[in-house]
This record gives sequence, C-alpha cells and structure tokens, in this order.
Amino acid sequence: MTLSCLTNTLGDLLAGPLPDADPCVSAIQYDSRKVTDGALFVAIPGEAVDGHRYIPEAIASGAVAVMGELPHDDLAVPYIQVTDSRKALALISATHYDHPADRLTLVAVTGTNGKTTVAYILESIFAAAGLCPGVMGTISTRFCGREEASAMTTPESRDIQDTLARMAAAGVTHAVMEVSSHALALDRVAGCAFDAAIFTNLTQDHLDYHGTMEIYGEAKKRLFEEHRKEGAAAVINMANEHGRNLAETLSGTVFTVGKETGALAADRIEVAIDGIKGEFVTPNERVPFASGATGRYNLENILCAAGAALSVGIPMDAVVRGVAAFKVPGRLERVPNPCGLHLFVDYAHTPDALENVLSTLRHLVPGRLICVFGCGGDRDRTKRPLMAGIGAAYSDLAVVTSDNPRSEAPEKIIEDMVPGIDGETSFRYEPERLSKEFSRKGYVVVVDRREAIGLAVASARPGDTVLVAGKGHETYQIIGTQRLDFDDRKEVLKAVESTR
Ligand SMILES: CC(=O)N[C@H]1[C@@H](OP(=O)(O)OP(=O)(O)OC[C@H]2O[C@@H](n3ccc(=O)[nH]c3=O)[C@H](O)[C@@H]2O)O[C@H](CO)[C@@H](O)[C@@H]1O[C@H](C)C(=O)N[C@@H](C)C(=O)N[C@H](CCC(=O)O)C(=O)O
Ligand SMILES: Nc1ncnc2c1ncn2[C@@H]1O[C@H](COP(=O)(O)OP(=O)(O)OP(=O)(O)O)[C@@H](O)[C@H]1O
Ligand SMILES: N[C@H](CCC[C@H](N)C(=O)O)C(=O)O
Repeated sequence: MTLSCLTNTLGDLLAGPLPDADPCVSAIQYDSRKVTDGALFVAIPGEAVDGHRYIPEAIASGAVAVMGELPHDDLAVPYIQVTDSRKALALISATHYDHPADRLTLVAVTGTNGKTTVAYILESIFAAAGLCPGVMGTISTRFCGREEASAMTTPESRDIQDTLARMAAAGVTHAVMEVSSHALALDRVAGCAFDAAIFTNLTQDHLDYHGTMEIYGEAKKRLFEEHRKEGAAAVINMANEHGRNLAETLSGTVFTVGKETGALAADRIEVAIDGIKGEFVTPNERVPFASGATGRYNLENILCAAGAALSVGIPMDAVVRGVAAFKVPGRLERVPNPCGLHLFVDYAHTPDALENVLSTLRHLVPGRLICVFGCGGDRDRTKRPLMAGIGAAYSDLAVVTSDNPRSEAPEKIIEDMVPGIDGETSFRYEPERLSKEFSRKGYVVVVDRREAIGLAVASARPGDTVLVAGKGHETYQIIGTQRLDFDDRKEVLKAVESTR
C-alpha cells in the first residue's frame, strides 16, 4: 500500500503538508526495534520515553517513512506530522490491514472486573452455535486451535488490527475483545467498530493511571459512545449503579441485562459451590440454564455474555449450551487434594473482586476461611488498605503477602495494606505462633508468597477453605525486574504435599 493511501484516512489529524514522495509501505511499526525494510515508523511520545528519539534508529533499520507529532524537515525519508500519533497509528493500521473488524462479528467487553470471564463465556457460546470464535484478552489470544499468551489485556492498535486480520484470514467468524480503560484512554481501539459492546461494572482500580473514578468511568464510556457499529447494542449490566446510569445516558440500542423488565434477566436462581442454575427470562420466553461457575457476580457475567450473544443473533439454545460448557483458568479454580480441604485460586486483585469472591465462599463453604493475598507493586496504591480490610473482615485468617511487587519493596506494599485492617476485630498473629488450632479471627504477615501459601495450607483443618487470591492464571511473579516462575495452583499443591 502506498503512503498516500494511508494518510488519506487521517483528515483533521494531519498537522502539516504531505510529502511529495509516495513510497510503498510494507508494514507499520510503533517500536523502532521492530522496524524492517519498507516499514512506516510511527513515533509516539510515551510516558516513559519519547518515540521521536528513535527515528534515526528506525530509518537505519529500513523505515521508508516516519509519522510523528513534532515538526521535522531534515529527515532522509518522507515525514508526516500529525496532532495525535496514537490515534493516527490506529487509523492507518486499520487501513493497512483492510479493516478486519468489518469482516468479523466483533464484540467488546469492558468493566473493572469480569472481562476475561465474559470473554470465555462468549467464546463458548459462539462455539456451541457452530461458529468459529476468536478471543483477545488478558490470558491469551486464541483462535482456530492457536493460543498465544498475552502481554496485555488490550494490545496496541497496530497489533489489534494485525491479530484481527489473522483471525479473519483463518476463518474466524465471531471475535470477542477485552477492552481495558487504558486501551480506551490511549486510543488502542480507534479503528475498531463493534457489533456489541458490554459493560460489566466500575469499581476502584487503576487510579494510579486515571487519577479519579470519574475520569476512569469516562474512559470506559468511550467504548459505547465512539466504537459501536450502526445499530450495535450496548449490553449493560443493570445490577450496579454505574450500569444503570450508563444505560440512561446512552443513545442507540441499549440491551439491559439483570433487570426484571429488561431485555434479559434471570429468575429462580440457585447458587451452590459447584455452580449456578436458574432460568433466563426475556420478554418472550423463560429458558432453564446451568453453569459450573459460582457466585452472584458470575451470574452477572453470564447475563452479560448471553445478552451480547442474543443481541448479535445467536439462538437461545446455543447460549444455554455455551453457558453450560465454559471454564476460566484461575477464576475460583479448585485445586483437588486428598486432605479434605477446599482449595481455590482466584484472580481477585481489586477490592470489589476480593469482596465478591470471599463473600461467595463465606456463604457456600462450611469450616473456616483462610485467604492469602497481596497487592501489586507499581499499581493503584489506594486500593491496598481497602483490600487488606476486606480480606481480614471476611476471613477467619488473612495471610497478607506479596503479589507482583515489581519495582517496589514488598515490605513497603504490605505496610500500605496493614492499616486497612481493623485491629479490634482481627488479632495479629506472629507466623511462628500460629497453629492449626488458631481460635481468634486474625491476620498474619508473611512477605514471601510461597511461605505464605505454605502457612495457610498448614493452618487449615479438614473442611476448611483456603483461597489464594490475586494472581489466578499467572505463571510468574515479578520481583524487581525479574520475572520468576510462580504458579499459585502448583504452589498450593506443593504445600499440600509437604503438610501431609
Ligand atoms: C500506561 C500504559 O498503558 N503504557 C503503555 C504506553 O507506554 P508509554 O506511553 O510509557 O510508552 P513508552 O514506553 O514511553 O514508549 C513510547 C514509544 O517509544 C517506543 N520505543 C521505545 C523504546 C525503543 O527503543 N524504541 C521505541 O520505538 C515505544 O514502542 C512506544 O511506542 O504505550 C506503550 C506502547 O504502546 C505500552 O507498551 C505501555 O503499556 C505498558 C507496558 C503497561 O504496563 N500497560 C498496562 C498498565 C496496561 O495497559 N494495562 C491494561 C490492563 C489494565 C487492566 O484492566 O487490568 C492493558 O490493556 O493491558
Ligand atoms: N462481574 C464481576 N464483578 C465483580 N468481581 C468479579 C466479576 N467477575 C469476576 N470477578 C472477580 O474478579 C476477578 C477477575 O475476573 P476477570 O478476570 O473475569 O476480570 P477482568 O476484568 O478480566 O480482570 P483484569 O482486567 O484485571 O484482567 C475474578 O477472579 C473474580 O474474583
Ligand atoms: N492487568 C492488571 C493485572 C493485575 C494482576 C495482579 N496480580 C497484579 O500484579 O497487581 C494490572 O496489570 O494491573
């Protein structure tokens, strides 16, 4: 494709005259380290570094043209000045890959919690309907039997377009994308128009990036206001106030879920430790369903996915079969063991998620509840005391430990957490003084996550429940700049082995 074919789509984003030369562009790159012969390099002024400083490196690697926000009249290759590099990158990438979003039925899901779960449910529904599903999300990108682990929930725009094009070429008919608030704020999905857009919920997270809940909410709202195809439904979870407000303010088709008088609701619900069953209720029918996922919050996820599927024309019988079949790695994943313990690994890493998962277990399992959890480093610090308070309030024993400390000192993160615990109702145990017979509700601090899991399992009696929260499917722990092998599910098993 020639450079002018790409720049033709930029309209108001152009900030200077177009160059006379019109080279053929073989690829688009935003990272100079990936530039090869014939590429167009887009320089992004980032938070950590300014991509403009890598222009010479990109040209040396074979870039035939460069796009960026700063003025440049001295380059050896044509230069296009734009007002917003990220947005321009998204638009030219969509053009370069020939608008793959238009060749698929594409569903987006956003919300603080539940995106990955909803994406798995939809994938299962599309498969049950005999369609060919594709998924881009936190755990992986998956389609047609291929699976690539993800580095991000929502990749950079160029990579989204590249993946959608590969999906379309491989025969994917229906794709689902998790769309994070970072992606919306940074225009990673500009150039994508969705056939349905789902909102799960909005609770505290990522305030390190967005600053306030209002700005965070505004970023999420952009999915519904800017990225829907003509006639595409906004599928809104009405079980929370943010959903109800969003449904009221949006124009176009709004498909509400979880409200009796809405497009899809649930009735006669029974929640047990091994799953949920009940009836889907639409204005026209009542249909029984069952799922192996538990917790009221998963009922909300099921309704969101089912609602989106119905809104894009999937028949109810396929929805029911898809809901019955899905499983999500690392979300209330049971670790089987011969000791009579209920052992679970879950990805709860926000206050709301932790509260949901702990209150679900509290109601469904007998015995004492022991929870191992920490908070991620280089992420929203204000959620730390909140998560600690919730963890201690709902557990008989809270084992406060490290998550992914990243560049922060693990002890410092725990210092931020502990003040959130109510010392009047939770006794602080010293690790060496804790025994299986602990009788007072309390908490203990064990910085090393492996040791923390070991202590939790060793402190549990048959019939007790141990929840290891925060890292779910992750198979690593990031300490400093090291990414060490670490899988909560394997660590729990090892702890069981060593206490037998
Ligand atoms: C806060 C955030 O999202 N930051 C993203 C942003 O980084 P940045 O603005 O700091 O970019 P930068 O590192 O300064 O680099 C600027 C430019 O120089 C380029 N560069 C850099 C070095 C070099 O040698 N050559 C070169 O060309 C880079 O490729 C980039 O284009 O743009 C980068 C390039 O697109 C992203 O990699 C980076 O994501 C970082 C890795 C990240 O951790 N993001 C997380 C917070 C994130 O996005 N998370 C959400 C999920 C959240 C959730 O819901 O849980 C997600 O969607 O994954
Ligand atoms: N609808 C929901 N409401 C509240 N909490 C939820 C909901 N769904 C899942 N959770 C909790 O949040 C955790 C993460 O769920 P999931 O991976 O589906 O969300 P996510 O939005 O993809 O998260 P992330 O963006 O961080 O990857 C689960 O392990 C569970 O503890
Ligand atoms: N996408 C989220 C995942 C957090 C997972 C948790 N284990 C942590 O490291 O905080 C983030 O990057 O903020």
